Amino acid sequence: MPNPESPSPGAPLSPVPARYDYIRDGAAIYARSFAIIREEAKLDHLPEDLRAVAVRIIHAAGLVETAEHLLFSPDVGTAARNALRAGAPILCDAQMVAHGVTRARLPADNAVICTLSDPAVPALAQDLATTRSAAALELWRPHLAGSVVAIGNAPTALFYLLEMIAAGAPCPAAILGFPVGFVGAAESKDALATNPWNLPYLAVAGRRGGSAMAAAAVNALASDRE
Ligand SMILES: C/C1=C2N=C(/C=C3N=C(/C(C)=C4\N[C@@](C)([C@@H]5N=C1[C@](C)(CCC(=O)O)[C@H]5CC(=O)O)[C@@](C)(CC(=O)O)[C@@H]4CCC(=O)O)[C@@](C)(CC(=O)O)[C@@H]\3CCC(=O)O)C(C)(C)[C@@H]/2CCC(=O)O
Repeated sequence: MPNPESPSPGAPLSPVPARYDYIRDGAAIYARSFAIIREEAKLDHLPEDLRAVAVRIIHAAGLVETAEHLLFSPDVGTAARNALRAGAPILCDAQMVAHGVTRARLPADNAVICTLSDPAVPALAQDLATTRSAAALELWRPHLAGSVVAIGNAPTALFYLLEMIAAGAPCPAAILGFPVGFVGAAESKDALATNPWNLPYLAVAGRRGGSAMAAAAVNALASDRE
């Protein structure tokens, strides 16, 4: 029996305002967001040159507590900024990371490279008995020396990068490690943070991560303007 007080199907439950009250100016939204993050996030334990990077990573995920879970080598800010200014390519594990990099922020019109969709990758993955994300790194070899690596999705890509370096591949200038999820993400970032080659790194510990965080880290390191 229909409730006589219920609105008829399709009728709005409450009147819809003609105009909602929200900020419409993009720059004002960013400024307000960053002000809220600086008010709420604990940043004091971070080196001065990573605080703006942390703010942008937090902004990408909406998680202020991320600041407390950042893993980093003290030299990563300088290493990544210097490499980017010198024109280093940015090597991304996923197209989502590559697409998130704001080209206008890049100091040297840096190449942004993601090899995941290369037609050679599925066969490589089969030969190497691994994921496409990991196998795609085989195509990074000519670009690896002095690059900035941004991993935002695949734990297997971060593990494979460390295995390539252990086997003698050239070292990147800095590794931004933000693989996400429940299988291998925490472990791959622990491996990065304890790498025996003193590779400069920035990562977020545990299951947290994602392409947006990785792209945000690149964007922050590429340009100091908010
Ligand atoms: C196991 C995988 C995981 N993927 C996750 C999260 C997301 N992945 C998205 C998309 C669209 C893609 N993921 C692939 C990279 C794909 N994902 C995997 C793999 C099976 C293995 C990676 C690994 O474990 O290291 C991987 C395929 C592979 O063989 O490498 C993707 C290539 C799959 C595809 O579309 O073919 C694709 C990447 C596309 C790109 O280039 O950008 C999601 C958007 C899925 C969704 O929600 O629909 C999401 C994005 C997360 C992000 O921020 O990047 C996990 C959670 C990382 C998961 C691994 C761990 C787990 O706990 O399951």
